[in-house]
Amino acid sequence: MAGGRREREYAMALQRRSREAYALAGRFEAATEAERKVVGQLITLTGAGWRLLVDHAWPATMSANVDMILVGPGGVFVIDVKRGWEPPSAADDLPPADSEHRDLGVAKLLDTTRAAEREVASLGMAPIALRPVMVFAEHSVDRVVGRLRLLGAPEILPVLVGEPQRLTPRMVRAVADLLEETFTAYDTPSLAETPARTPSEEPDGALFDVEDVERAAMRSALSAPIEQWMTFLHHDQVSVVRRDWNGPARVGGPAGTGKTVVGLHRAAHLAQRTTGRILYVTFVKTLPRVQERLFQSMAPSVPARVEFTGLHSWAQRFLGERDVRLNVRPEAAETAFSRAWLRVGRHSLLTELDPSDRYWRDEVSHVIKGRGLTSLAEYRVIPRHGRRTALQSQHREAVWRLYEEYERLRIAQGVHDFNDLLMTALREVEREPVDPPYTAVIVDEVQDLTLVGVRLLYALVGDAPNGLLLIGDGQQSVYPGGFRLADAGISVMGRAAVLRTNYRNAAPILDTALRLVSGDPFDDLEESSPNGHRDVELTYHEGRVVVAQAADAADHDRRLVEALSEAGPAGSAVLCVSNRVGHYHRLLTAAGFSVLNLEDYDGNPTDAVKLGTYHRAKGLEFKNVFLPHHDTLHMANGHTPVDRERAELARRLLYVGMTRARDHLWLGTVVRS
Ligand SMILES: Nc1ncnc2c1ncn2[C@@H]1O[C@H](COP(=O)(O)OP(=O)(O)OP(=O)(O)O)[C@@H](O)[C@H]1O
Repeated sequence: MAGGRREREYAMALQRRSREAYALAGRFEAATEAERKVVGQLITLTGAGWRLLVDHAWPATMSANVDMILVGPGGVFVIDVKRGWEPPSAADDLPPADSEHRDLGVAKLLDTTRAAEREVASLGMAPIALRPVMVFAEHSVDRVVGRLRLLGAPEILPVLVGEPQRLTPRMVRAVADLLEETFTAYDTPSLAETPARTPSEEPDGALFDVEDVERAAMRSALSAPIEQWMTFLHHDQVSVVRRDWNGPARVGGPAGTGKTVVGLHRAAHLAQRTTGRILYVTFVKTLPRVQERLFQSMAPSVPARVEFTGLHSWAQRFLGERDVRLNVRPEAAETAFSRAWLRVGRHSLLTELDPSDRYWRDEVSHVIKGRGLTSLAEYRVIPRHGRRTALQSQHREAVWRLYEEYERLRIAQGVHDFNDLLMTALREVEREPVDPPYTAVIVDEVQDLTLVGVRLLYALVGDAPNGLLLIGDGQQSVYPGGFRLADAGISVMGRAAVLRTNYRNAAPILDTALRLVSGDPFDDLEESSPNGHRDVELTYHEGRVVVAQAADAADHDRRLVEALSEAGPAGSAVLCVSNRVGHYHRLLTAAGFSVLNLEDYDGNPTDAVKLGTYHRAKGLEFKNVFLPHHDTLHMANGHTPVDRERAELARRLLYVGMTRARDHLWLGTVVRS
């Protein structure tokens, strides 16, 4: 692939300055020719916006310092140059403490990288933006081993130039200034702004291949954009990403406060420091695709050891590998429940509390099966967090009969539900641990998992240091039947962090959303919060909430189409309840929009309007969010505890929908005269 004109000019400009750089490299007298060419290449970059720090003592091999630190558009590179060393073979794993490689100075290189990381963390820079690099001056090599990048002399410049651009020139200056202040034992060789006349001393052959550099510049230009959060974080976020935890930990915080961002950085951080597998798991089926795509743009050079998956898909795959076959058929299981309700529920005393089978289906699914209860005795005494109805003993007995009938019918039909899937996976992990084991499990949107789901993930890593990280927000919980982490035997004492700066929503949007739930208590895995008030700091950006009051349903839909046309489909999502998705699909298609179901969305920019349910939109965000008939969800509290619980759940769902909007939230309603 040839480069574009700009990339060719860039490579040529570097080439023009390379002889001058080579001459400047000569001041490090003791360097061999090969080393001098390496440092010559790096000095060349200083003519193109990079900054270089070189250890005063370099190239003395006994120096306590790492040879160089380079700062440029691609990030910070801590570099050790090796002379007379063969690069370790591909079969070698090069763990930092490996005595065989101790002489290579791996530990020194990693220590210096960590020291630099500590410094730049004060600017909010994330560890992913710093890379330790070992350059083998007389060889050709390009390998990633753990956190290290091993490069040969011919590879160094193309690799550095080919990195996606993370830092603007201003950021390069700020980061380099800070590092120069800290690393005082370093020189800062740099080409002058204007080229000097051609130096007399010339290298024997070119320092680098111009076409390679041109191709690399093209690669950099074509790489997915590195958004600011992929490099710079809030101090609270960096500290969570870098922290060493000696057991399970948890990160909470209201919507849009960068919890997922922290999770992704944490995954990259751990992937670079360990050799084991890392599981990044969430309840929502579609989210892993979006998260994986973000992760790949953010951390393109991190080894592919982070597995993004939905919890149920993971369990299904895991059981498949163990030859445990389940017949998971949610619809058939639903039918079994409906039949059970007709037989033992419909005329029971449960209907005094709530006549609809839905409430009791949730009780069976989330409280009894979701918590893995196996006896009425257990069910009689457990606190039902988040459920507002107080059940007397006779009610619990009636629910238990319903559960048993459901199980009988389900088993007779030979089908399983999702709870069976997770419970079977848990038993299987307990019977024989996963091999090879996971080093870390990061759980996003943990508030939507059942207790059995959390126990399953906990069973994968137990209390291992930096093993389990639970990320979530109880206020966004859209399923009933909460639990406490203690119920899973998990303690996060002293290992919990809360994020408070909202980066996503414009102020009017967040205000509207928070007002909706501010009176509602919610459960947050460790305790109940007495009301929905949260401390949230806003990052200022413009935005608006539009409430469209229509005369009737037809008028409502016409306004929706108008508003969507005005906002443009590309950044827009329409969210609704599940039985309205078909209607809006037809409406939008008839209005000439192309429509992408959220089931098929992977986070890539698209010209289509995204359409899906509130549940499917969890964890996602869009520039414009349209919530047609939003108030059909928002039910009044009613008189019974069941009504109140239902209304709270509905408000939380609407809160989730509203907080998906960055700049523009459209709320459709029909005003009856
Ligand atoms: N340090 C940061 N700088 C700039 N933008 C940030 C930063 N942290 C997060 N963001 C942005 O804020 C938005 C919300 O982040 P994220 O999705 O991680 O929040 P969340 O807390 O997981 O949200 P939710 O709970 O609502 O799903 C994203 O657009 C993200 O890119």
